[in-house]
Amino acid sequence: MPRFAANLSMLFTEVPFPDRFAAAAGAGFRGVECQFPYQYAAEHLADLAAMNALTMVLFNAPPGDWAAGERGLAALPGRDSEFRDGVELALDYADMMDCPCLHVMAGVVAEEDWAPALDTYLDNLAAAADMARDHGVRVLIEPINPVDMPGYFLTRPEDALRVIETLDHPNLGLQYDIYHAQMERGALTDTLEDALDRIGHIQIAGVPGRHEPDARGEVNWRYLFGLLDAHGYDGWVGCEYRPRAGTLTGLRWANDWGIGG
Ligand SMILES: O=C(O)C(=O)CO
Repeated sequence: MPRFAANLSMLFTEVPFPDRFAAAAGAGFRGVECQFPYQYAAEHLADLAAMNALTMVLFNAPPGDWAAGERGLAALPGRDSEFRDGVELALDYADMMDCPCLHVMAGVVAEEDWAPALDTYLDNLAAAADMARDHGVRVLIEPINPVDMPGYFLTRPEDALRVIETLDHPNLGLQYDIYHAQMERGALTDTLEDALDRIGHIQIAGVPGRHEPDARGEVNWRYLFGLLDAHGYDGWVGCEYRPRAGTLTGLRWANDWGIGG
C-alpha cells in the first residue's frame, strides 16, 4: 500500500501551521510535506517533525514574489542568481529537516518568451541538481495544469520527462501530481508505467475540484494505488488536496488503505 504524506499547506488548515505536525501524526501520518516552510525557522520545523515521529518528505524552493503572481524562478531569464540563492536556502532547510526531495517551480512565462525560458530552465535545473547532490537531496520538477496556474511554464508530464532526459542528471526527477496530470490530459497509467523510474514523488487529489481522492471523482484510485504497488513504487504519495468539509472527516477515503501504508 502507498505511504501517504500529509501536505501541511493544504491539510489540517483548521490549526496554525506548527500545530499541523501533531494533527497529522494524530491522524496516523508518518510523513508530511509542505509548499513553503520559510516563515518558520528550519530548526523549529525539524523539532516539530521529530517530536511527532514524522518524516519531512518534500517542500518547494522559494518561488519568487508569490503575492505578485510569481510561481517559481527556474525558467525566468535574468533571475538566475535569485533562483540559486533560493535553492541554497532550501537546501539548508532540507539539511536541517533531513528532507530527501526539493520541488523547484519553473515560473509563469509568456508564450513568446518560451525559447529563452527553456534555455534558462535547463541551466538552472542542472545547477540546482548539482547543488542538491552534495546535500543528498533530489531535485524534482512538477507539471502543473494551466487551469489552476495559468501561464505556468511546465504543464505536461511528457515535457517534464523530455527535460529530465535532456539533462540526464541522476539527481533530477519528476514530481507526478496525479491531479494536475488528469486535469491536463490523463494517460495516468501510461506515465506511471513508462516513467516510474524517474518519478521521485507522487501527489494526489480528486478531479474535479482538487478534493479528497475518493470515489466521488473521475479517477479510479483503487486501480491506481494497485498499479503503484504492482510496480513496486516505494516513494511517498503526498495528499495535496482541499478537504471538502474538514480534514479529519475527509480522511475517510484512506480507511481502505491505512494512512501509514
Ligand atoms: O500547486 C501545486 O500543485 C504545487 O505543488 C505548488 O507547490
